Amino acid sequence: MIIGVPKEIKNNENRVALTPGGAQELVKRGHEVYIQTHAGEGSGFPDDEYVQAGASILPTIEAVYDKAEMIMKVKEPIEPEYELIKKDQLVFTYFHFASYEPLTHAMIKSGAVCLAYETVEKADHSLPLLVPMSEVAGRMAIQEGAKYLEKPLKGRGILLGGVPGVRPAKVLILGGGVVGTNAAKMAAGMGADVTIMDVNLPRLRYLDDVMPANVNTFMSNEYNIRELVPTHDLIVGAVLIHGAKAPHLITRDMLKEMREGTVLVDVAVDQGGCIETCKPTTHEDPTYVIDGILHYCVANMPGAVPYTSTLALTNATLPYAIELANKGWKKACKENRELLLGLNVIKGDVVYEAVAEAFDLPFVRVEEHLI
Ligand SMILES: NC(=O)C1=CN([C@@H]2O[C@H](COP(=O)(O)OP(=O)(O)OC[C@H]3O[C@@H](n4cnc5c(N)ncnc54)[C@H](O)[C@@H]3O)[C@@H](O)[C@H]2O)C=CC1
Ligand SMILES: CC(=O)C(=O)O
Ligand SMILES: [Mg+2]
Repeated sequence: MIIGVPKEIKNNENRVALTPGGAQELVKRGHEVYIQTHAGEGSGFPDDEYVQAGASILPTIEAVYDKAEMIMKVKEPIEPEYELIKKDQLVFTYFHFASYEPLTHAMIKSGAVCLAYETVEKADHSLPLLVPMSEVAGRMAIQEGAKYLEKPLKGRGILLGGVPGVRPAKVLILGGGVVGTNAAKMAAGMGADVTIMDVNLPRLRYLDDVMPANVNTFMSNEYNIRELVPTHDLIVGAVLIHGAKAPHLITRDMLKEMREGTVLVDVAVDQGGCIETCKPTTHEDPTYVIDGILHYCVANMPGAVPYTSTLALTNATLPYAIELANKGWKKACKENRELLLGLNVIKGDVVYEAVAEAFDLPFVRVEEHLI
């Protein structure tokens, strides 16, 4: 198969979808790999390392899209990329369709096959291609949150861990999945007073078992969230309903109950955000203030730490990319249900139910495209 890896063009997105080592694994199996020039530089991989691995370098993004049967990317295509995607081309990347209707319509119009990293799903319901970036974003949520709690950055001016004789900050984490667990570990390690909320009671039991003593768990419902928000300094949004738009757990009116300078980090922004006042921001301009409450809603948090993120992401994606390249998307998806669940849009049809529901679009069963 001919595989193309374009350079990411989203604001401050420094990740790349394939390392030289990954390119070598594909080339070894008889595939052709084309990398856009400088695509890997932000992650520490110059063009010549790809050439040594057996890949070829192309000078422009257009050349990569023109040539490739499978495009491997990191972030969802943004507007200038829509027109580059060809009919029948396989696009393997994050899409987060349910949060952005124009992207959904553009991909329907393209006639491409859109296989979304974030909905590839194992039998135990875990999301193997989201996990590594959720680990990064969960850990970063505390790093960023701690920074924006500083007064010069418009936060409350409270040190996460406190000091002897002064109480630590209080951190509330909505959602105890991968992002939530990683955020809790970091916050707890820094000495904060941490509460994790989730609707999944077995998950809360598990977290209660494995977390240190400065982490407590609490059932997530509107009543309980309202009770906690006025006393917390840093609130992390980390909920997910697979493939769907995130529910609004923090509503606009709750902001008035919070103390000025409270910091909200809505990691779930890529699925629309679980804070009603969340709107996507960039690493260049990551925050805004509403009613005295600081919001941080960067949709590609791991893009800021590409040396870690590119390796973590490609460790997870490569085995699936090899299977897609070896078998073609149809056979690979027929034989591997994890990949099948990644299919969101195929040749003009929405085949992922939560995406169809989000925009009231016709839903077509994926099996109809596998015949
Ligand atoms: N902004 C960014 O750069 C990044 C964003 N993300 C996003 O972070 C979000 C969370 O991802 P993961 O932790 O991997 O998902 P996950 O599936 O591991 O965890 C989500 C948790 O939310 C819980 N949940 C669902 N409804 C809830 C409710 N009403 N109240 C409380 N908890 C609820 C679930 O029970 C589950 O434990 C996703 O939207 C993901 O796409 C992930 C990586 C990077
Ligand atoms: C998952 C995601 O949105 C990211 O890694 O940017
Ligand atoms: Mg994102």
